[in-house]
Amino acid sequence: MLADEFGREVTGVRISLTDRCNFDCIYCHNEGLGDTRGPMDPQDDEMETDDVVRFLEVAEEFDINAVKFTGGEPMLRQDLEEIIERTPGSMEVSLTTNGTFLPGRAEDLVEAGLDRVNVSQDALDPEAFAAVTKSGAYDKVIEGVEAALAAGLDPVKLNMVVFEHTAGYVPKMVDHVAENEGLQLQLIEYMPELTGKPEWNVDIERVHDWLAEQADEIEHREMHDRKRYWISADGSSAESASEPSNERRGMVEIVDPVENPTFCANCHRVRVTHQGYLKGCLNRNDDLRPMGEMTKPEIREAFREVVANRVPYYGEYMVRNGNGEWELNEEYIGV
Ligand SMILES: Nc1nc2c(ncn2[C@@H]2O[C@H](COP(=O)(O)OP(=O)(O)OP(=O)(O)O)[C@@H](O)[C@H]2O)c(=O)[nH]1
Ligand SMILES: C[S@@+](CC[C@H](N)C(=O)[O-])C[C@H]1O[C@@H](n2cnc3c(N)ncnc32)[C@H](O)[C@@H]1O
Ligand code: SF4
Ligand code: SF4
Repeated sequence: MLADEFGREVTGVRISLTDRCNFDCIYCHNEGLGDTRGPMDPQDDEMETDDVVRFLEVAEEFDINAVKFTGGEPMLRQDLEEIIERTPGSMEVSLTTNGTFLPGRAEDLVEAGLDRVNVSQDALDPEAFAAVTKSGAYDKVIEGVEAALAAGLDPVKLNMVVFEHTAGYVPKMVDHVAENEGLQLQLIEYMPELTGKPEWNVDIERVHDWLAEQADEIEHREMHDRKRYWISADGSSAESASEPSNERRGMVEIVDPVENPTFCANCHRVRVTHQGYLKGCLNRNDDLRPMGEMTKPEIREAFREVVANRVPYYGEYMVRNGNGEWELNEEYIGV
């Protein structure tokens, strides 16, 4: 297993399969290079099926035990089932999707080897959902979540970005997952630097505080040191829950990477963009290794180099200047 000089072992890979999408979410960063969102038709800059598989076979040699497929909308790739089928069996396979294409395909994905799915669902009513996703199809997403549960995927995590447009819906979403078997909620801190709209920001600490009041148990997940709050469906809080109850409980996890050195210190994944560029950090594009026509030995070498150059983004790569603003730490410029 490879580790960087900060002692962070790399155990997972996160692969963007396309930057195309059928939605147009107002906050979207698209996980690619910049914000160029392509049309729906297949694009020739995307990795071929064989490229993805070749990379995964090399990753397996380095004991990578988990792969996350994302995008853009990864289910626009018609070869997703084949990619999953050809993913080394030692890896946990998960998918992050807007859910619209799960009806009719969820079972095939499970059969191919999909272990887990996260579905983006920012609200519980069609109007609020449309305000965020613009071209989004609310009914299809709800059907998609149901199709995932019916196909045996458990848990199905609902992803909700917490920002001005959605913050008011958090309590309703928390009740929703507490009441419904198989669902979990992932509240994602809004990343304003990716949209240029800092005015939409919501202080994620207030959400932590509110959840801590509701929760009857709080855990820390190893990945990114994320906090997980367990909340009873009956709404009982830590103070009122004097005895363990048999009520259903929902799990709410907070993903709060922004300006969070603890999150980066527990980051164990490298990334691959849809064009097949290997990189060590979501927020850095100065360490890109285009894998394009690389042979396996070349990919091995690129993998080693990217891991060796990994730097926790918040806290090391980015530092506060005298005015309290984040800027590049000169020590790391050019790594
Ligand atoms: N900055 C940063 N953001 C991340 C990282 N990993 C995930 N995120 C963000 O977290 C959000 C949720 O990611 P998902 O793809 O649903 O999955 P995940 O939470 O990473 O993984 P699981 O919980 O294991 O399914 C997305 O908005 C990602 O951009 C990371 O390493 N760094
Ligand atoms: C880019 S999408 C790709 C996968 C798929 N299309 C989906 O929406 O789930 C992955 C995740 O990034 C989140 N995301 C996009 N832009 C964001 C932003 N500005 N701040 C925080 N999270 C964001 C989305 O909500 C989604 O959960
Ligand atoms: S569905 Fe995902 S990729 Fe598409 S616009 Fe929304 S967040 Fe971005
Ligand atoms: S910002 Fe970079 S280093 Fe920090 S958690 Fe995300 S990918 Fe890892």
